[in-house]
Amino acid sequence: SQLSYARYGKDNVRLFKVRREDNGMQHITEMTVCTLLEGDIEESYTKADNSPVVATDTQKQTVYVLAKQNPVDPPELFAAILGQHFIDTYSHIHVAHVKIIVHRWSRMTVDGEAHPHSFLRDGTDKRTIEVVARRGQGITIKSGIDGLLVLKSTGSAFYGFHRDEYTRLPETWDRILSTEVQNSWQWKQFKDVEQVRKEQDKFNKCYEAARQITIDTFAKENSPSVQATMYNMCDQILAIAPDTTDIEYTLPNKHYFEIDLSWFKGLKNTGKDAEVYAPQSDPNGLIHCRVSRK
Ligand SMILES: O=c1[nH]c(=O)c2nn[nH]c2[nH]1
Repeated sequence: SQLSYARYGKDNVRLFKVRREDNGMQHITEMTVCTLLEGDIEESYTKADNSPVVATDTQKQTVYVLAKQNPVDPPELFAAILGQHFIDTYSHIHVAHVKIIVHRWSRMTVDGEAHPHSFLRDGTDKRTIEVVARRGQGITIKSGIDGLLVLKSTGSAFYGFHRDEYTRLPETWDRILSTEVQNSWQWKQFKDVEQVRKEQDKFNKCYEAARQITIDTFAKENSPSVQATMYNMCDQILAIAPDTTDIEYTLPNKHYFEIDLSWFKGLKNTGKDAEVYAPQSDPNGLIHCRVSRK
C-alpha cells in the first residue's frame, strides 16, 4: 500500500464575532469554519510518526486567535489570511484549504430605524467561501450562496421537450417552480493575501449582487426551463463581476404535482383549474451548469 493523497484538519469550528463602534452601532458575524492541511505529513499516516502533525486542535485555536486579530468580514479575506497563516507558519505544510459558512443575521428595523444591536435570521440561505492557499502559487477563492429556498406559483413552463415511448410528462405552460439555490462564482487567481486585501470591497458587493440577480431573475423571468433560467442568472453575474471566471448553479427541481380529483363527483383540479397540489419530497429534478467567460 502507499498513501496517494492526504489532508486533515478541524471541521465545524463555530465562531461569533462582535465589532462595536463608539456610536453604539454593533456588527456581528457568525460562521462555521473548516481548515484542512496538506504537506509533508505522510509519515503520520504510514509510520505513526506524529511529529509533523499540526494538531486539529491547534488549527481550531488558530482560527479563534486569527479571528480576534483580523477582520472576519469580508469572509473571503479572513479565509485567505487564515489559509496563508498555515503556509507561512509551518514550512512542511504546503496547501491549506479553508471553508467558511456564514450564517445569516440581518439587522432588525425597529420603529423604522436600523437597530444598533438586534438581528434576525431572515432566510434559510448561507454564504459560502472556499479558499485554497498553495505555497508559491497564490490563493484561489470560490464564493457562493447555499440553501436559498424559493418558489413561484406561476411564471414557469416546460414544453417542447423530447418525447418518445418512455415519456409520460405532459407539457405545461403554467406550473409551480420551487428550488433550493446552490450558486458559486470562481474568482481569478490572487497572487497573495495583500492582493485579496486590496481588492476586498468586491466580495460583499458580488455576494449581494449574485443573490439579488438570482431572486430577481427567478421572480421576473417567465422560465422556459430550469436550464434556461440558471444560464440567464450566470450570464448576468459574469457581466457584473469582471474578476470572476466561472459561475455555477445546482438547482433541484422540487416538484408540486397537480392532483386529479375528478373521481370525486367530477371535481376539476387539473390544468387551469388546479388549486390543490401535492408537494413532492422526492424524487426531484437536479439541474447543474457551469458558465464561463468566453
Ligand atoms: O425545467 C425542467 N427541466 C427539465 O429538464 C425537466 N424534466 N422534467 N421536468 C423538467 N423541468
